[in-house]
Amino acid sequence: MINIDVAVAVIHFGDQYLLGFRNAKQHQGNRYEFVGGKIEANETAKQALVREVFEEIGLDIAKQSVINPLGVLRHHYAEIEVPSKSKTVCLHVFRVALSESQFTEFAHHNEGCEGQQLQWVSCEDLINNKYPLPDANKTILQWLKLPNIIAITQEVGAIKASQNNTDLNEQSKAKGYSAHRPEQQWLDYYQQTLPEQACVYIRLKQSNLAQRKDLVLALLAIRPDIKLIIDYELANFLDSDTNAAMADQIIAQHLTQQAYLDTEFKLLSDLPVTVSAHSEASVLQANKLAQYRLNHNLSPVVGIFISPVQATNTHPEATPLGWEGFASLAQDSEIPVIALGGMAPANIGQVRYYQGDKVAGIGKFLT
Ligand SMILES: Nc1nc2c([nH]c(=O)n2[C@@H]2O[C@H](COP(=O)(O)OP(=O)(O)OP(=O)(O)O)[C@@H](O)[C@H]2O)c(=O)[nH]1
Repeated sequence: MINIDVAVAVIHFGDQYLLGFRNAKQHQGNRYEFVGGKIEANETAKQALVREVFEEIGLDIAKQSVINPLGVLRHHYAEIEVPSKSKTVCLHVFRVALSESQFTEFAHHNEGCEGQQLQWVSCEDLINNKYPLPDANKTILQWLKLPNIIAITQEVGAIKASQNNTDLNEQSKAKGYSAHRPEQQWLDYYQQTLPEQACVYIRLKQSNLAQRKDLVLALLAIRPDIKLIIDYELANFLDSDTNAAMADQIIAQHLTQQAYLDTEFKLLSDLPVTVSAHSEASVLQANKLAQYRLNHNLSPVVGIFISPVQATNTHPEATPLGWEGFASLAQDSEIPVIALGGMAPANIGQVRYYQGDKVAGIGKFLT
């Protein structure tokens, strides 16, 4: 059996992603691919990445580009006819964001150094599977599907009446909520303050399942543009009970650190998974969960919230990791890392510099 480590470069400039085309004779041939190749002995994954990109397309990403890890995934390619050719690849996947000048210089290239076809494609087409890729890449596409900016809700009781515009939404009123109920205030507040097309993690630890269900369905009804991450218990509860349009808006189920240390990975809903972690032990446990789900063909773990990066008003008791502490946990993660704690959307550049990939937060993520 063959085992190989491969460095994979998800090269992009904004919404445009670069794909190569594997020739028919190659493993997983006649499919598109991200630029990359085998990691040689005595080389780190990142060194191999820089070398492979230069060899394959002549671009020096050590200069100007921002490189951050997305994740690591192991995939077994079984060759039924010639079992000795079966191989397990371990893909070390990096996001490579080109600078504007690199993109301007490179955008017109449609052929790589080895004569392979190159093509820029939109993120939407890529994640919607318009370009056939090697089988292992389906998880990378799921990683990319999770938005880069994620808002997190506050508890119902934390939304004060004074924060609200008292103009009640007619649809919410029809649901029977009165203007004075905290649930209605919560709904009004998020109806008005969530940015358009926002991705929102509904964190409601103090509401019971029935209350969470009512709030999520009411929010989806008044904000059909948003996408939600909900807790895994609610995901199971809603699975059989949600109409298709609303189900499309729910993109992931979340497991807290405590839940995945305890539950031995039992998840009923087949939604992709996000997790939270605050320590090295939980990052390593999350990696195990991610690999377990890959091995068993279960929906993948697509993001890990690592917190608190900095001090926050919402969790004054927690000791912040600081950027270096965050980077050290992020380096251990085999799942795209979401920075949380004292963050604003504008911190995304800094997050990527410190090995994370996405950014999440509460107050500064609202309009
Ligand atoms: N470059 C690249 N390889 C990938 C991707 N996804 C994926 O599963 N792989 C696998 O990772 C391995 C990459 O090896 P490679 O490109 O260096 O080598 P190869 O098998 O194509 O040919 P070679 O042995 O002649 O170099 C292949 O088995 C390929 O199927 C991807 O997006 N990009």
